[in-house]
Amino acid sequence: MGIASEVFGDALPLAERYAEFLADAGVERGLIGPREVDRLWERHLINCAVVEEAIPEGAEVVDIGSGAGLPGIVLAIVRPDLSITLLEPLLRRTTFLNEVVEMLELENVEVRRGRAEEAARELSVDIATARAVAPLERLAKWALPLLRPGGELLAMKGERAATELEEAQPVLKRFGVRTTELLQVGRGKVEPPTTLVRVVAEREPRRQSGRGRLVGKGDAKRSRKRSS
Ligand SMILES: C[S@@+](CC[C@H](N)C(=O)[O-])C[C@H]1O[C@@H](n2cnc3c(N)ncnc32)[C@H](O)[C@@H]1O
Repeated sequence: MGIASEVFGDALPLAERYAEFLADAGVERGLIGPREVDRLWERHLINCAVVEEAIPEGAEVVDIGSGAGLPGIVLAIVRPDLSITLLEPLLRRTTFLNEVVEMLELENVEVRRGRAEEAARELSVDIATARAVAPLERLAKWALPLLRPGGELLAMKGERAATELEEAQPVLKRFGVRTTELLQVGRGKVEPPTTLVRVVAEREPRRQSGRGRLVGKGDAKRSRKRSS
């Protein structure tokens, strides 16, 4: 438990209660496999907590496809300065998430039931996180519209990170993305370190012609005017 107390610090008791709830209700309700219980800390809690290394102070974060709260709940525990929205379409899972938020009295978390591809009108955040939700190509399509200009998608990916980044190039190009990076967080805390694909949303969406053109707010107003 040495690394866990190093990673969670004063928040370790909260992380322990969350781990117990995952091992108990999480397994019972099929949100986490029974075989995961023995490796909850290393493979889930610590692996997710170290993502905080890549998140700036006070950021607004959406965790896409949060499931049982990974990495969103863990980030909320380890970084009370963050405001975190857990975005999850399945009622069974949002119910679980709401119970966790209440049990741990997390004041920096909002649970929202919905699909990422339908959330762009309601959400505009600094950071989008996701673990085990969709290939980067699809994830980028969902996440980029949820980000403020200059915001970042931090996708937790394993060995296929570089391949997924390569495969996502056409989509990233369509969104005018110029900055991407593979980074490792949690060195010396978790083995192997957690691999993140970082995708930065452009400050000014570049206008594109033809199919898939990005429409800025001004464009939407103009086209509404034209049709009235
Ligand atoms: C394999 S689980 C991973 C859950 C959690 N992130 C983790 O690592 O344990 C994938 C999650 O993505 C959610 N999901 C699927 N499609 C989604 C979408 N379009 N928008 C947001 N979440 C979605 C699912 O309901 C599910 O909870």
